[in-house]
Amino acid sequence: MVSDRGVAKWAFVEEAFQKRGPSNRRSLREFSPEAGPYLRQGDRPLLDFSSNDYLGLAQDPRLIAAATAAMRRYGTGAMASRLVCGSFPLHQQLEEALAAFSQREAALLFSSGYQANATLLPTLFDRQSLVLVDRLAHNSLLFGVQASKAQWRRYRHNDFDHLEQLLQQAPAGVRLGIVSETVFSMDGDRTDVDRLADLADRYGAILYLDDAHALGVLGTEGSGLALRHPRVDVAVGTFGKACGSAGAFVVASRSLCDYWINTCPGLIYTTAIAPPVVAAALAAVQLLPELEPERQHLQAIAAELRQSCRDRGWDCGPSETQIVPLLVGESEQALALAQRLEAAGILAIAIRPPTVPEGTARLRLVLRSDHQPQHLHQLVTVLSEGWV
Ligand SMILES: Cc1ncc(COP(=O)(O)O)c(C=O)c1O
Repeated sequence: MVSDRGVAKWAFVEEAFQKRGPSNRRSLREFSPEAGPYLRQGDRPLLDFSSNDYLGLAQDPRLIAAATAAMRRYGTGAMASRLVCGSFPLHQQLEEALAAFSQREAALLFSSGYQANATLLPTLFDRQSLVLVDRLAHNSLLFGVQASKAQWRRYRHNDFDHLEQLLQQAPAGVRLGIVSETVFSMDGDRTDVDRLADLADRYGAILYLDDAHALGVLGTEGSGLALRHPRVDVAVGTFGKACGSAGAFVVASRSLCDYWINTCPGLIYTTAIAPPVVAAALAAVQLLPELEPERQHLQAIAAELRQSCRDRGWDCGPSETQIVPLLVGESEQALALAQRLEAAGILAIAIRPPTVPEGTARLRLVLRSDHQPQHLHQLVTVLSEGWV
């Protein structure tokens, strides 16, 4: 409907769809978890190569028991912001466990990784800052940097020479930041945290790293690549991936955490995480050190998948972790391949622009510690038949 002012109120919605084109239009589908590495869609079990449940903890009886006990004790909701009356002993206990696990002075919980990045970064940078962000950093990091109103530039992915050039060009007196993921969510490669820390030290930059896809999977006791790194100023972890729960946290100095309790809107103006979710996350963090065999299996099976793909001439990009992209090119091709896999009982979701750069649509194959060689065989066999 067009108003008297000649404005079609909702035209922008249709325009957005048109701009995106049919092959990049998204819709929601429903899945439910099954035993083992399977998800159910309707009445069909699908072999899961798409969730981020790297260690299979989302269905773990120990997490379920912890969540159930917390729900009995504290109820289903935290009822208020942490700063009002929503801070329970359980939240405190998880923060203490996270600080100890990360060998840091302090930790703070957030409702999600997106919320943490989107609201922490604007407390660190302002108009007088210059923030350098890896070209492939997660949308939440970019969102936070943009919300800070800082000047920002993207450095070429993992290109530390380019990053240094940009640091050298920074005007005198600005506050500098370096922002990256440690394991890149869509490519499965890692950054070199030592190199970033060297540059941050040399140029006096704040180093902010998102360890979402490394936590639980890489590093000593599954502590990721940034959380325990003594020269990373601010490290974020999430519970929605290897920790089988939901929510996120930041680790840093005590004084920074105190600063955020007073300044970070994503902590102040939001209801605290629900007790069952906190308890599941706590159980996961307590379990992580003993999951070394699962981590080793995960890396071994990921290496096996990469090898099988590369032997067949398929492009897995720079993957070196449990995330193995299969680069296909155009969205239509990626969708067609995902559909073919699904028809054969395998779930491998196509990831398309704008989530990934144009021309790099892919299947993001995600390994889990309960995948066995026969699952890889099944995947590779169907891919061999379906991909010319
Ligand atoms: C690197 C990275 N950071 C943050 C997030 C967001 O975390 P959450 O799902 O807890 O909002 C994601 C994806 O979910 C991610 O891949």
